[in-house]
Amino acid sequence: MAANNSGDPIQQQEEPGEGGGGGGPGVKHKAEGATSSAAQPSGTTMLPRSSSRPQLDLSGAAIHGTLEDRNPTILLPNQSDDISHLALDIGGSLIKLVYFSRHAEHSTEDKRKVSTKRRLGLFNGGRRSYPILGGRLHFVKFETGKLNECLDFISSKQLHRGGVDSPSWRSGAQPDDIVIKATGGGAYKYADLFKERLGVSLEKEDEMDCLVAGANFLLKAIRHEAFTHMDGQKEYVQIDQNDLFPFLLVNVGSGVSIIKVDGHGKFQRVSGTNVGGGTYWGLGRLMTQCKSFDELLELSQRGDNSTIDMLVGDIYGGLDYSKIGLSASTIASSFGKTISDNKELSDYRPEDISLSLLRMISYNIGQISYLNALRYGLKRIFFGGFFIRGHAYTMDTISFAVNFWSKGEAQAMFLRHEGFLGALGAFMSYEKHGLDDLRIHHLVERFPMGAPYLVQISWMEKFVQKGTQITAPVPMGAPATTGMGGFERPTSKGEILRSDASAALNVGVLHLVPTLDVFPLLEDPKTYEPNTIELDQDEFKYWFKILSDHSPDLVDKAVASEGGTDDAKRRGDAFAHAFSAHLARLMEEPAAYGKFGLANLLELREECLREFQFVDAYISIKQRENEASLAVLPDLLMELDSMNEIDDFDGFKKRMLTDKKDQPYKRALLFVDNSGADVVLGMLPLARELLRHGTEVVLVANSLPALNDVTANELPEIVAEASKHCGILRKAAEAGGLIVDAMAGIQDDLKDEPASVPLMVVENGCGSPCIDFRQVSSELAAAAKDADLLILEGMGRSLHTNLNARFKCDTLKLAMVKNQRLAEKLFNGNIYDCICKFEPVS
Ligand SMILES: Nc1ncnc2c1ncn2[C@@H]1O[C@H](COP(=O)(O)OP(=O)(O)O)[C@@H](O)[C@H]1O
Ligand SMILES: CC(C)(COP(=O)(O)O)[C@@H](O)C(=O)NCCC(=O)O
Ligand SMILES: [Mn+2]
Repeated sequence: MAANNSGDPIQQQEEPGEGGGGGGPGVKHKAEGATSSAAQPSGTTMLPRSSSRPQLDLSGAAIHGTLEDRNPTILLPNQSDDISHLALDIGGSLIKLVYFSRHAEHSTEDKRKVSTKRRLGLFNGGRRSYPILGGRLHFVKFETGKLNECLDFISSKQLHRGGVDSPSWRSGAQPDDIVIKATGGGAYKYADLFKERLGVSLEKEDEMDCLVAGANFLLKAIRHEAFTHMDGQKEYVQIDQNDLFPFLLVNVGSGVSIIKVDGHGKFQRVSGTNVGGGTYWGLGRLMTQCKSFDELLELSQRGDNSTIDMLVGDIYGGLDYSKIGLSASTIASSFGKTISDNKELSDYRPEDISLSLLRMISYNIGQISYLNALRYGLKRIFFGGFFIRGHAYTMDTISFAVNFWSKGEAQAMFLRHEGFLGALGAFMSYEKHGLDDLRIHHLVERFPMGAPYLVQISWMEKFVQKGTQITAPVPMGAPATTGMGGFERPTSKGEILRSDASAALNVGVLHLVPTLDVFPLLEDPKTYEPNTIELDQDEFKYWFKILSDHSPDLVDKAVASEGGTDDAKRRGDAFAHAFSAHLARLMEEPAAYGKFGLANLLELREECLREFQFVDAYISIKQRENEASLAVLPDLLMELDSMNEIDDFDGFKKRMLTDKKDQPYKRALLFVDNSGADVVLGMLPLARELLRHGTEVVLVANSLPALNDVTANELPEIVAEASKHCGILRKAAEAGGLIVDAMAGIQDDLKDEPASVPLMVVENGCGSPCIDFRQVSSELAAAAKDADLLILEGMGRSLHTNLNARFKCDTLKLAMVKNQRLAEKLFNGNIYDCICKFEPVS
């Protein structure tokens, strides 16, 4: 009875089958009567609290657990789910905003969940048990010169009052006492303006403190935050937390701060330079008449600096100065050539000026950074600040300088949230939001598009426009520059500078999902990699085509799932734009969003659907297939019962039926896949066999819909229906608390049968066709503790991801390979071959 995938809507060769990546569901908390009062009732434990607003409602707060616990759970029973925090970094050039929003959904704890949680020892009486709030961290920036736009944005989203849904907003509270954390010089300079325009006070946080806190947080909590960039190649670096300090942090904003970081809150600003981002942008603007920073940067990409810079060869008559290791093409003196020419500024190409400037400043920063690293014996230098702007050539130039001067001893690294260090640090300084308790597995990064426009009525129209802009990026050739020997030319080729609108795509929204856990049965979480095949450019091209080709069909389904209304059609269009913009972005640079595998790509598609409010595109297809399959289930069960044994899975069969026939598995986790025949005629009969052998069965299903995958919410009803045809399933489902209400009214003709082992359902924490075992629901993590058999079924969970994953217990991986290329690549096989991998632990 191998995995039956016939219910999958994606059956042809040129289709993705299942895929996706670990992802988190919305955090589900009960919305409890929120009050805006923050009074501490006597007798409750006092918590440190910020005087700043928006605040968490701490009334009734209590430490949950023993006082000896290092990180005791904090219950905030009266906290509304909608709270937001906002923090600002108002720099010389840009204002950076970081704000937090709660997930909108308020889920109820259904009977299935309550009974499963009780069984798994997770039940807590319906009270929130997480020390941190689930929600999202958003990153936005504005030009400091356009402060008004920033104030309008804050005001339109009511961020200073804790979001439009916050209690203070609803109760019409005056914002007089609202305090927002802010860092950067503008926290001082613009304090009055904020008071005047928004009625809020800015609570100043030290800029260096914030930069360090932000960098430390990112390096601790985000999986692919840091990367190297050499010769056009970006490589993500996984930082070992035990081997992070000391490092040099170089923040290249308007000016440059150079900080030696020794630990959390332990640092010293060792140097700085006034030649920084403001210098490049300021001088560049004066000399080229550019209207924006991006325009200036884009010019540099077509520049040739040898018309402006004086090279060693210019001085030495075309010769190298080899005695001191300088080749003829090394820049001897930036802008030096302009002294001897009898030319005016207008005689030089703006492109060449921009490139000369960029190289001059980047090399200078690289060199000063290196000298400071040398001074303190530091090997790692992290560069932040918006001067970097994710620009390959800038990073290559800085890396080259560090590498050249240190003779390879020191390494330049860059941060994906480069310009947001200070703002994040200011955000961290709210005393109790629990952010510092976050671990890597609590954070899921998503790349929504259109989110900034959600507040606007016409956001969709704007989005469609923007989407088109983003998909038509400005191509860039490699600059023909000079500088062999001393400074060899950095080689970022084919680089594209995206408009600022799409630059926002480089940093996603961070979803904080405190219910996520590492799957406890992973053999080695440190080396675990969910993706089976790396998505290099070639592989990406293939999947790009498949996903693009499938997109119209998916849009049709999604629109139909929402009744085909005009609104659904508009959202369908917007989804198609957004998704193709993401694909186009990834096509240029597969590593644009961090290390990205097929699982992430497929999950991105699901996320994109959700972004445009398509809750479950396959809902009616799933229902139809479930019904059709349930109708033939009795015949199948009869046929199976007339057979001697389940058909052969070789090793598995041997384990089940021969070697340890008398020692059944204690608990099996069955990771189910598609609705319809797959789950009804495949996995349920398999579950039934296991139950018959005395094995507890936990069906593990998606938390959120993805393609036609069955969800944990849908399963109890399917199981209840199937149970009508089968006593084993019924007894087990009753024992597992799965059918209480659903079965009411059906006469009990099985009273005399022996008590059954339970059949349960848990959600996996994902909304994707794949699974990343580093981030699963706490419910699944709890169920895993007593499990001694895992069954991963379907392409997404056992092929695209986890084919090579090793677990601490016996594992069976089942899938039909519904893709010719994959079948050839992985097994030298053919489309529709089935795989059955049994991996017993020795
Ligand atoms: N859209 C932009 N507008 C202005 N400057 C930008 C932009 N994008 C990148 N930059 C560069 O980033 C620098 C500002 O970096 P940032 O880290 O925000 O510093 P600051 O805190 O001083 O504003 C600018 O001086 C400029 O070199
Ligand atoms: C004064 C600053 C800390 C302000 O930060 P910024 O707005 O540039 O991010 C920074 O510009 C700086 O460190 N300038 C360099 C001054 C020096 O050490 O020479
Ligand atoms: Mn700054």
